Amino acid sequence: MSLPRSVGFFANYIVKYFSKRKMRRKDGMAKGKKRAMWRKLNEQRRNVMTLAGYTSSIVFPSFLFLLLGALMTSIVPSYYSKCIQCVSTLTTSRSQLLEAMFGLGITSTLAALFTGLRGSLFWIGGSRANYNVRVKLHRSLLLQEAAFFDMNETGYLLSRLNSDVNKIGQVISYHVNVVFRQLAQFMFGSIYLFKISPKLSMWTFCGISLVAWLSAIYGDLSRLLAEKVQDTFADATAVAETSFSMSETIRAFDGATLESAKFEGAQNKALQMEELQAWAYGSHKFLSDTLQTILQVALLFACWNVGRAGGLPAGKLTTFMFYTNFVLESSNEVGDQWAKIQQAVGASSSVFDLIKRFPAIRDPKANEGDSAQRKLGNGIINDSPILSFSKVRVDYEAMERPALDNINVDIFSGDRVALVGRSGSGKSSMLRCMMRFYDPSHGAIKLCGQDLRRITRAETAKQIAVVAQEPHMFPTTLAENILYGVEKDTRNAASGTPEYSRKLLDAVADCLSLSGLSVEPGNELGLTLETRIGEGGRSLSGGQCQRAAIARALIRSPDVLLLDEPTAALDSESEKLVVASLQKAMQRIKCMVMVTHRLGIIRSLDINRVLVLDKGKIVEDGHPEDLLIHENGLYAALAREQGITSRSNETLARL
Ligand SMILES: Nc1ncnc2c1ncn2[C@@H]1O[C@H](COP(=O)(O)OP(=O)(O)OP(=O)(O)O)[C@@H](O)[C@H]1O
Repeated sequence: MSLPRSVGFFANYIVKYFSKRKMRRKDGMAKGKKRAMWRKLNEQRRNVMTLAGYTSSIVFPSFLFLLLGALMTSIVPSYYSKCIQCVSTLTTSRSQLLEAMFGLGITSTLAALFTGLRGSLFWIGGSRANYNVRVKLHRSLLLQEAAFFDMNETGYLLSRLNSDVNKIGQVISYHVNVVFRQLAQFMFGSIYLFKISPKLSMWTFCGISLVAWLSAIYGDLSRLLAEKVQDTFADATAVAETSFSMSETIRAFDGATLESAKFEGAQNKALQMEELQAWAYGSHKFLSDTLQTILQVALLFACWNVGRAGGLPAGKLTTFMFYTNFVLESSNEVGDQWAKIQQAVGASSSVFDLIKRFPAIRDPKANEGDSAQRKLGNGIINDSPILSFSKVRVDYEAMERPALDNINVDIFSGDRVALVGRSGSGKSSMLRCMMRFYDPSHGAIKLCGQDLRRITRAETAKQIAVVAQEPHMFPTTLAENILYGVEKDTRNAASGTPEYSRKLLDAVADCLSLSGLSVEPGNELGLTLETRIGEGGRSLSGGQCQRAAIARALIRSPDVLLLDEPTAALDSESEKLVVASLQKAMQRIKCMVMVTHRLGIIRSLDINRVLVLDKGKIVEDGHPEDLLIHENGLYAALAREQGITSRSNETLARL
């Protein structure tokens, strides 16, 4: 955008801002809004104290040195003017001059000492607040339910975690520090002014209120603009994050130009808002500086008048002018920093909201959880189901019809279940509900007789393990990946890396060998437990990654193994290897539930039960060979589409 257009855009924005402000006043909303603003500020103060851990141990010394520093700084001009008077009037004695210079030296040195201490303490306070807020926000985000991540893009959340949190620390270490310092200086300076001449001081404060009014308007405008800037930045970061995470697809479809244009569009919105901020700052600076100059000139004139009338001696008038400048500078700085605090309030409110957000899916309260765990720990009674769905209905916010509707099913020890159905029938939703990524809107899902909502996430993760279609691996060693979430033996204090016992490492090697990934010396792939498998497990092939994921599931000795299309992304050779490792794995677990489109795997894995889903309902439930006989059934139809027929038909065909 050219500069004249940028100015035009700003002028247009200002006209709109003032007309909205006028309307708000007419509607009598301004007062309510102001009250709301103070409430918000107060709430932010509480948030900073509690969530950012800005505690009295750091607040008290910071403000003590701030007050002492401001007091000393406000005494300096009186000694300074005394020195000037001594130097300019030749009648003063040497001792009077030395006394004034000594006073100036002492107050200036103390002011510098307290200012330094204040600066360091506010800086430390700001850094600690950043640290606390960032850690709490990260933890709170990780605890949110799956649906939260459906609605909030990763880039948006990263922007909150980085740039918004930075603003909070900056406010404490700099803006709050400056505002309070200047306020204190303003108060001490005002006392001096009133002491010298109450009448002239009244005139001075009339002028200052005008400057303060201007600053208040600028503060309000800044806050509105800052909220918009933060939102536009969060959107731009979300676009960038998506473009990085989809980089391969973008390259494959030659979408770099398109993605770059999207990012530029999002950045452009942010830039427009920033330019508005810049023009608003410039206009405010011009108006308030001009007003101050007019005020100073008017005061000089008033002082001249008072002096001519013999009201005040020349020395006092000089000191009065020094303090007028001092007070004016402080009030100006308060206005500037107040606007910045308002900006930060806008930016930080969403951060605190996110920290305080209660996840819709969370662990039960301690007493409920305990009882659930006790019962789970008792083990499974033979004829009771391990997993049971009763009248389960699942609704997604973005969907009009339920994804799962009135699901009633019990899964027992020894069951090897395949969930099949056409695309969108609800198979993955059933699996996700078993892991409690989503809660049913009606009905209940029980694990060993306990409602999943009454079992902690830690307990569920011990009982249920999952192997995803494309398992994600962390950029760490193979052993760390397999033992992820399993209790670590110790952590090396210096490097922070986990140190495992021989027993645990042997168990890992055993699970890996069972899943067909040997780490024995001289193995074909040259794998060891210490091999770093790179970001997303990139140094392993799809099949090897899948086998590592099976080992990761097995190390927990779960009761239930959930598989989400475990061979969908594999070639036939890798599929055979994964099927072989799953066969072995299933000997170690009580029951297995697998989502699959490929019906061939049902025979290779000796699946003994198939649940067929259609539009969120279970329409068939039985042994796969029995279902194949019902030629009009959905399962038989799906099997026919894949060239699979019932065993009896195959025998007949051979005869
Ligand atoms: N997070 C979500 N938000 C909104 N709707 C969703 C979400 N996940 C799934 N759905 C919708 O719920 C329905 C069931 O989806 P689900 O993924 O469970 O089906 P599926 O049988 O596993 O499909 P596929 O075989 O294609 O993976 C679909 O209509 C889908 O669009």
